[in-house]
Amino acid sequence: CPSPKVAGHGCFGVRLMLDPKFVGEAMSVIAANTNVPVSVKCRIGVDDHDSYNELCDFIYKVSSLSPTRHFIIHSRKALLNGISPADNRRIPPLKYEFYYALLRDFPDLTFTINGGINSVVEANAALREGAHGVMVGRAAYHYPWQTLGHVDTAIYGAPSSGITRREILQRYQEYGDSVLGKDGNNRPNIREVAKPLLNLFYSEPGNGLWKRKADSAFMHCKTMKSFFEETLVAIPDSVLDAPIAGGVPSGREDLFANVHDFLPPQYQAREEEALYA
Ligand SMILES: Cc1cc2nc3c(=O)[nH]c(=O)nc-3n(C[C@H](O)[C@H](O)[C@H](O)COP(=O)(O)O)c2cc1C
Repeated sequence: CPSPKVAGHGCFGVRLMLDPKFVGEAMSVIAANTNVPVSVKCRIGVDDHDSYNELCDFIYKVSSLSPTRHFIIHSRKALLNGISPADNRRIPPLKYEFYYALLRDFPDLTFTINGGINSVVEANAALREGAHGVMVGRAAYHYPWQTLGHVDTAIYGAPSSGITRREILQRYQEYGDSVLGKDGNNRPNIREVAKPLLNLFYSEPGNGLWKRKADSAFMHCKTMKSFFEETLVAIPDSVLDAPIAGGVPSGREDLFANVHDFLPPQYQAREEEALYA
């Protein structure tokens, strides 16, 4: 995270990439205190520490010092010069060739690609070039129905489930009501539990009214059931009961075209780095 609130404090967020030894040691402690596999999400560099070799040194040290075997690579560097977090997700250019070079140079590790991948078409394009996995951030959040609705069929080859948003919300209601207030002090609250749903009707009739109703329902609703009773009247039945549209949405099929022609030179761990092995 490049946010000044986080990285600005000097020892959190993306600034940690400048101290791979510390990250390796921290990951070691984290891994020793959990039963699940641990992973690191990082950028490809920070400010002018943006060479492919420096990225490799980071991966090499962290994976040598800790059991971390999985890295999620947001394939642009971060700028710590005070630009907003949103600009930091837009301005530094994406360098997918660094990601694909990591697959070549660290064959024993797992890498998930992230950054600027906006549809299942583009996720499949990344997988075709050899990506181990794909993380989609903003597209999934801003257009969940359009982006995620096609994942099972287009990525995993499952038959279309024909599920509707009404059915999804019924299941979400059960889940939401089972977690509300569980952490104590009324947390998570309705707003926190319902937030991931707010873009579910993006570009559909009733979307604006549903969001306004949601804003006012956050003030007093105590259950997801009452939240939905109060807000879903904004959405026509034809929208609530429509299954995901058949065709896969468009995307840039050629997003990773020729990426393998532009890979940086192979990584050679320097002697100093080799000490970590
Ligand atoms: C509102 C928002 C909050 C985010 N918070 C985090 C976070 O806490 N940790 C993290 O690693 N990335 C965070 N990200 C970054 C995303 O995980 C992702 O790396 C980034 O958006 C690029 O992927 P995309 O182009 O698919 O969105 C956040 C992104 C957004 C838009």
